[in-house]
Amino acid sequence: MDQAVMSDRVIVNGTVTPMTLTEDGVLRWSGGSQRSLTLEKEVLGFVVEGSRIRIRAILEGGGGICCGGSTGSLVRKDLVFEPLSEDSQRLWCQKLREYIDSLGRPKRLFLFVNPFGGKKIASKIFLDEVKPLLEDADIHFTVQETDHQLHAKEVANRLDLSKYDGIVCVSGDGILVEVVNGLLEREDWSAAIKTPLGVVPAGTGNGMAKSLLDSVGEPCKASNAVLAIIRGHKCLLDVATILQGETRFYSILMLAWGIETIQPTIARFCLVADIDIESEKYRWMGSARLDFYALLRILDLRHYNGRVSFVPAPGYEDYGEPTSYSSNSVGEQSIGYPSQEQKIQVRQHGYQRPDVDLENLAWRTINGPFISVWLHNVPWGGEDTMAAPDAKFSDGYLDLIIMKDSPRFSVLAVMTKLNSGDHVKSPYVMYLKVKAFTLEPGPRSKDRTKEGIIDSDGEVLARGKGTYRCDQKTLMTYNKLQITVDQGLATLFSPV
Ligand SMILES: Nc1ncnc2c1ncn2[C@@H]1O[C@H](COP(=O)(O)OP(=O)(O)OP(=O)(O)O)[C@@H](O)[C@H]1O
Repeated sequence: MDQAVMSDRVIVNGTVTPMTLTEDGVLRWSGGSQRSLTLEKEVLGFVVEGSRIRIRAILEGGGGICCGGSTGSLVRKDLVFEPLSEDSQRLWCQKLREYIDSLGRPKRLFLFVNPFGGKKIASKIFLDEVKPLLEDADIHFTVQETDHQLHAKEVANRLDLSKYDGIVCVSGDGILVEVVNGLLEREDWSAAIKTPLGVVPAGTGNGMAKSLLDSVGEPCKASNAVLAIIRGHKCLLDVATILQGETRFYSILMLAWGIETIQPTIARFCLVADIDIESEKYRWMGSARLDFYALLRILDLRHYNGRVSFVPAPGYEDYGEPTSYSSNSVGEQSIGYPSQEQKIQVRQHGYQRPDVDLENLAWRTINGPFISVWLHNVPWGGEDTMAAPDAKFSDGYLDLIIMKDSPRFSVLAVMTKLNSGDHVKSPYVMYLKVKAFTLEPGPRSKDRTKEGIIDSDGEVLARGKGTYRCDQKTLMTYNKLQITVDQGLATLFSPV
């Protein structure tokens, strides 16, 4: 057993018992049977109550000493013990504090809460599940409710980051993406983007929270996410720069073009507006409407002309045909040059894009028609959609999932496997990793007057002709886009 840092007799539940804190951070005592708490994993914090010390812990599963409310698969528990003298109490407090402080946990957090995300319960989640745990962990926090679109981006862009050890989004993925974009548009972006970012699932699309928690086999629940943030472990996250002309969007989750609607979860990421509106006439069916419409859409599958080019990761060089990088593709004079309106957004400051010599890379290309083209940075696109089972947070690559022409039943079969990630095993699905990527979206192959929609991180990035709300302004146009990846540019609070 590790050496004792502190050992003394204390009173637990009215019984005098030996208690020991060992240098590996395990607190042991006996009270009938031997009990223990691992400070790093299970202890949120502690408080002095008169002659007693109350240790606030959170454990997996049930049972225990004296329970607070259950938080999903995690259960709040307190251990209350009474040292036999004031000196002993002071020493216990000192040793516990020293150990907890050595863990590098955040002490001050800035929180965004989006009251309008998802089922509009983020404020309740904050009050019921986030606030109590942060208070137990003695973390000081400042809360900002978002009151309009891009509010989180604006705040992240000017926040005094020296006051915080991290930024936490109690929201869906949308607010987290806004924060990343806000940080990268700062003058001090290279320091700002190192700020650890946390996400507590409270939106419709909780792909990042699901990806983080699922990677360690934990459920995508608010309490698990908060605990990961409190523990303060971090991991790096690749950031993709989507570039068209001089317009940029920094993506941390995914880009989707093509198939719109097969599952409501997919619909959310691709063309939610489209399916909602186009399925309106089936409203009498209730919630089955979206699935029914999705089925109809499989029977009348849309194919899009176009072309994708990419720099494959090592081991994926067999996909596509060799091509060279065309430099006029996404810059001045390009087919993707932004409108006058978009030029206003051109920035001279902030992060630009990854420093890669694209022309000297080995590009390959695949021509359409396509049913769908997805690019994913993390495995889960939403809580039910494991779009890219092999995606890694910071491998420096994006996972490319392409579906070209395939029998309708195969498309249906592929889509029903999205929950497990088994769709990538279908012979009709190409699944590879890429370092850089260009998309040249075209019209539908059967109706050239109609184009598609390009979506990134849950927001519509570009709407083509003939799509729902095609007159609405989007950040980019339905033209060529270039995507490059910066390995491990951002930092996330992670469960391990
Ligand atoms: N007060 C507000 N009113 C309207 N929109 C808002 C408000 N605050 C934030 N938003 C916008 O809500 C969007 C979605 O936010 P969030 O990340 O919480 O959820 P999501 O899962 O991505 O999407 P969904 O809205 O489908 O739940 C963001 O793009 C953000 O700009």
